[in-house]
Amino acid sequence: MNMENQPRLNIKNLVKRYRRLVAVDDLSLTINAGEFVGFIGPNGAGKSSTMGCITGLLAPDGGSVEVAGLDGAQNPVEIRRHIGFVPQELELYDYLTGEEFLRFVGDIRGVTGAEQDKQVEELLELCELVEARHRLVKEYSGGMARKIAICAALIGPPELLLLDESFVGLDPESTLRIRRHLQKYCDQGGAILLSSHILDMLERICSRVVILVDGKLKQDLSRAELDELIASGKHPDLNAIYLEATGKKIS
Ligand SMILES: Nc1ncnc2c1ncn2[C@@H]1O[C@H](COP(=O)(O)OP(=O)(O)OP(=O)(O)O)[C@@H](O)[C@H]1O
Repeated sequence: MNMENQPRLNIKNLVKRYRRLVAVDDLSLTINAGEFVGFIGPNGAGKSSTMGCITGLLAPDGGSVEVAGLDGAQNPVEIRRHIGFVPQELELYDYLTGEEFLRFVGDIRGVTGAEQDKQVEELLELCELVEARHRLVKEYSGGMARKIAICAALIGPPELLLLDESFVGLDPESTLRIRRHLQKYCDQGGAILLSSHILDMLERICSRVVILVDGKLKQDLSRAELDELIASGKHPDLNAIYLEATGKKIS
């Protein structure tokens, strides 16, 4: 089958355990090109563990992960070239400048020469890091570090973007600019799994919302289903849908 027709992400019956704790419990999820999926759930629901298993940074205890048709167990190194990942806890190359870091990731993804120059320029502008390009990443503020990590994830661009709480600490203007860029990336055939607790933002930007509770898929709502639920008046917004799905209450 042509790789273009493959789902960007295909997880089947994924299980991740930490000793006796089951963090991801028989999770199956498919994401196709063009989808911008909000991944929500309470603290400890298993979102980061799922992303860790997709990237291969964590070893699954069961099930399978495919990215753009590549099986994670059979292609543990190759699969990472197809994923842009911004983890919750950033791990950057502190001894590189912002620009060197982007070029390093470009080289790994096979984006070289004039194309690399063009992408690096565009991404530095997107994140307003042009002036800081020659500063060491370790000297960046928290928000700047997150923005350079987002730039690095976008180089290629890869077939799948995994963003784990990637808007935390970003100023409102950067948030808006990066949001628009991500929507364009999806419109042009990219696919995103974005974990976030900023539900009003997800309600606005996502084409689908997946709710995870105790490692299990609790709800999987398309944009149309989400709009219909909200329009019905039973649930005023995604917050209300989330509270019902997770059984949480705000007194
Ligand atoms: N390295 C680890 N060792 C032991 N338990 C872990 C480890 N990492 C995560 N866990 C546990 O696995 C469960 C899922 O954690 P995970 O970080 O995947 O949740 P999350 O949905 O990303 O949470 P949050 O919204 O707080 O980021 C939690 O109970 C957590 O304590």
